[in-house]
Amino acid sequence: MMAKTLFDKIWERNLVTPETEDRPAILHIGLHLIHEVTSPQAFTVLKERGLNVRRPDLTLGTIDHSVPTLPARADGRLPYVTAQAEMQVETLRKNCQEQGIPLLDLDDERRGIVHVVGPELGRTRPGIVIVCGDSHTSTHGAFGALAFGIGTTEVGHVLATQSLLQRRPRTMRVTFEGELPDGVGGKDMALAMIAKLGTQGGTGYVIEYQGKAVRQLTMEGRMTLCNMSIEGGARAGMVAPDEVTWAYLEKAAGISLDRDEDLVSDEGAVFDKEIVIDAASLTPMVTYGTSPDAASAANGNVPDAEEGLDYMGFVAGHPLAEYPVNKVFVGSCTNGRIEDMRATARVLTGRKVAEGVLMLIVPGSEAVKRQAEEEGLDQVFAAAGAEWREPGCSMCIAMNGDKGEPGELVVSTSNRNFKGRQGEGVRTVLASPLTAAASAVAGRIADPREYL
Ligand SMILES: CC(C)[C@H](C(=O)O)[C@@H](O)C(=O)O
Ligand code: SF4
Repeated sequence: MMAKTLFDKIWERNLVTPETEDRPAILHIGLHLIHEVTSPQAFTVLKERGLNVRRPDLTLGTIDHSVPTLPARADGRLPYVTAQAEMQVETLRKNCQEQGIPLLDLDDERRGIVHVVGPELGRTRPGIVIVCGDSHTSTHGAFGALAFGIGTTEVGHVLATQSLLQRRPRTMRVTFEGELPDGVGGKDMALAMIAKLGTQGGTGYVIEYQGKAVRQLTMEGRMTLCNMSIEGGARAGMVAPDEVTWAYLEKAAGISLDRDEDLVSDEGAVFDKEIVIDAASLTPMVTYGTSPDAASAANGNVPDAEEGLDYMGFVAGHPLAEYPVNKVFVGSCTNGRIEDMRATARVLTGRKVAEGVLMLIVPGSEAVKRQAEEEGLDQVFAAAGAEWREPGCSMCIAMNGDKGEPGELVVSTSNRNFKGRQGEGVRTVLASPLTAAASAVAGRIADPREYL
């Protein structure tokens, strides 16, 4: 029998109808996540057609993008940044009620960013296909699922049929060889890979991550890596499940699970493209430009680049550590998990955020918030002078009130550094939580290894 990749196996398991020349394959969707930004129109179309949601039990809604991270005002109302933001939340609530879809509402202690809560609730499972009207759905691939973002029209299709038309993508293996040094993690691996691949290098591919350094990562680290796969253009990223995966899910779901030993790429399986990265030689990474592939060592100089340096106000050849920081953001579906909060606290313990720097630390979910507070991390953050907020997408995307001001330099643990992503004229430097925290303390872009 031909050796198969993990991707091949998941594709075959979930195939309803194979593709032909003139029709894509039809895949069964094991979990459909929805949030307030990309679902309203899909529900409207459904209603117009007189259709109902086919499998509300395989659909899960949460509220994350538009919700403010500041607490309610004295009148009990949340300080929504626009009426539209509030309307999106109300619309999702109404749609979920009408269709019997479980919703993690604002008063739900399980609520959070869509890609944080799926795994936390044990709903993300190996071997299934997971979709959401959101590009960073690739995060869930960390559990050995095939997980990818879909458009609003497709959200409608999935709501109505619990299946999706899809052309078979190509496969790529990215192997991280060797052991990761201390101070270097999933975010640095992702940035280093995208720097090598380019923002289009992964286009049309599903990436499987292999190698010792990947196995070393916790589920949080694997999620960070898979999360950013799409910033390299890939359709999805995945890691074959191992004991770390099953143990995480058993704890999350509160049940024992059968280890599905077949969910690995067979020995000798052939990938359409191969990349090898030496993990042992990686250093903490930051971006210096306006796309995620413009990344280099935090302790190095600004590289020569055709694009982005003007906007960033960076000069080629100058040390990155020369540039003062205005704001620091720790959070998002890339780095808003408990391990990220612990990494931030590791640097901030006994230290202060530099004067004039505003540091926002935003848990990715209510569960992350609770856990961090149980561990006293919020106290560490407060003592350092950082702000500890309510869960949400926050400053990853400037649509909920959290943003930078024109010209400000923001070191951010999120995944996108496009012009204006964090507010008009804001200059974003993507980094790991360790690097973000070190930069907050230094008041400049900093290498976290000096703070460990
Ligand atoms: C709002 C949503 C469509 C968008 C995405 O798909 O990624 C957002 O989550 C983002 O990160 O830009
Ligand atoms: S945290 Fe950022 S990247 Fe993640 S879903 Fe929210 S807006 Fe998108």
